[in-house]
Amino acid sequence: MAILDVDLATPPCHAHARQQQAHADEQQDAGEEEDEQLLLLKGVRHLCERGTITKLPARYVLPPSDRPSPGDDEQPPRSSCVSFPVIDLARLRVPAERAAALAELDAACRDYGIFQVVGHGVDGGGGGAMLDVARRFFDLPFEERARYMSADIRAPVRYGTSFNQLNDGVLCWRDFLKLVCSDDLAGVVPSWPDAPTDLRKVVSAYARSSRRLFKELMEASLEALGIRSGAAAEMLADCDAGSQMLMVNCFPACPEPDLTLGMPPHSDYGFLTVLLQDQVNGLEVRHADRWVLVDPLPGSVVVNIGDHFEMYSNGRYKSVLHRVRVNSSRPRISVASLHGLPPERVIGPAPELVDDDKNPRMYMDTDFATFLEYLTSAEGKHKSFLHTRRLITS
Ligand SMILES: O=C(O)CCC(=O)C(=O)O
Ligand SMILES: [Fe+2]
Repeated sequence: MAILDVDLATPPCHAHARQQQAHADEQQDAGEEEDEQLLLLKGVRHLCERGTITKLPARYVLPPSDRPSPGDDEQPPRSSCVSFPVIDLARLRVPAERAAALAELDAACRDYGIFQVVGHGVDGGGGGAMLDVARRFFDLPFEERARYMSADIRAPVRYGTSFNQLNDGVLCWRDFLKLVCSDDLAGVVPSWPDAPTDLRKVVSAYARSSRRLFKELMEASLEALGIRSGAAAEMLADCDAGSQMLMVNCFPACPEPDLTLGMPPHSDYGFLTVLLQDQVNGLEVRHADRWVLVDPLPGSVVVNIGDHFEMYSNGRYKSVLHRVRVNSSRPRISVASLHGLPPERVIGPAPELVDDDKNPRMYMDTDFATFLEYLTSAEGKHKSFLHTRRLITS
């Protein structure tokens, strides 16, 4: 049965040969069902571009227990905002203020797993331009975007939809362009979309400034964690050559936003994620056993702890569970830059942070290949990957 409100072609019925017709109808329904599923995999923007949708297609409807609590129609309710810690990079750079700023950073990573950064220079490195070019990319005709569609989660450039398209039972109201940025940016940029014409230039400038921010925050947090200088220097060299993935997300306006999510509850792979978003809020994090809307300060970028940092810090820093809700009137663009160590690097707790008495080792070692393998057979929601790595489950 067609469950979309947009038109799907339906061949005419004939009055005679009822039984044959019933059979044909069944086949047709099955065909329509298949067409519809194929259509949904072309993404939410494509779906919306085909005609006005007034009802959420069933594939996007979450079971009641997973739905966001009803928000006001335009934006999630402001009452659920918490002001997340603000880290001022300028203070980290002033020797007399560094110790106090490091203590604040350490507390933010432990208590929230997410913070806002000001004085970061990312805007100067092209945050506004990045959001603008992202919006223009999603505005391109579908055929242009579809050139980068791939079901292969390993593809370095990939246009896709939902969260983990391979395994999602319920689809998410989100399309994305994934761009893997290796340390040799010049080597990968030619494989990125060539439209809009300024995309490669703008995105590579943004990717570089986000990587600089990642390194500066890593340097500060390694100091805050008390990592020996030799080991810290090795980690920072790995950050220079580290993995970086840009997820350029588009969340179109949604006809029934309280029934679905733009992204399901998940934590990010890697050490730190630098998140840029436009004027439209939607990110919620799990804090003190409830979902809290992130309402960032103008000009700030949001940074969150990923699974690798939780493992490396032996649980001292928490990778934050987060999700994205959508709304009925305003499309939203966000750009998440996920940073980690080189893909071949094995991640495990830092020796300085493990002792047999008070801080027993909480996680086993892991690597990127194990993660990819995990994703092909699991949805990857919640903190499920991290839990497969836990040695102590209490
Ligand atoms: O859009 C957002 O605010 C968050 C995006 C996100 O969590 C991700 O891309 O992993
Ligand atoms: Fe995320």
